Amino acid sequence: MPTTNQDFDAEALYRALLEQVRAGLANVPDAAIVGIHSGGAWLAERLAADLDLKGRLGFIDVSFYRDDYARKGLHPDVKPTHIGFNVDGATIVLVDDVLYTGRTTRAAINVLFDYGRPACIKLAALADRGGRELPVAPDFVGVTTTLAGRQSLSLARDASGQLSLTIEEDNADSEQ
Ligand SMILES: O=P(O)(O)OC[C@H]1O[C@H](OP(=O)(O)OP(=O)(O)O)[C@H](O)[C@@H]1O
Ligand SMILES: O=c1cc[nH]c(=O)[nH]1
Repeated sequence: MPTTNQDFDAEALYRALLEQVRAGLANVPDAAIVGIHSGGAWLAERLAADLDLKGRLGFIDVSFYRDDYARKGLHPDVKPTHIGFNVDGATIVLVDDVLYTGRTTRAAINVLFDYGRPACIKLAALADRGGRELPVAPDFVGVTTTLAGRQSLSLARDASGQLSLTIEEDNADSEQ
């Protein structure tokens, strides 16, 4: 799948996101970071390290909570959900790489409420590409952009932990 030359500087977006989250959590008691597998988990790991919240870090796989679960079945690569802190009363920054329809966010919030009653959930996304189908909005965002329906944003992480965010073109309809 080819990428365009309009790709983003994911490391710069991460730094912008980090400073927003840092400011948003200033003087907040019981703060915690939870990432949505896979890209959101990579970002959450880095945020927790940079914000000294490694003991308050969790991960969510939304596979069982997706609204298309019954139709599509289970993704073969289900990862563990792990929330090792007390969710009751916590201010949780929920982290995803790309925000699109908002359906993944909805599913992740459902997961969190299975673990307790947070004081507050805030949403952080590296990229918001618009196209919302649910009333969901980020509190912290690296970049807001508009993509065509045939395009998608893809976050990758190399062996050194370096992030890259690329625009991919779905050429399925033109390849005939
Ligand atoms: O707002 P939404 O429309 O729900 O889209 C956002 C989600 O889509 C991607 O995950 P995807 O389901 O493609 O799985 P992946 O993380 O394995 O790429 C992305 O990582 C977000 O979690
Ligand atoms: O472009 C998109 C849309 C949803 N999820 C992604 O990871 N990329």
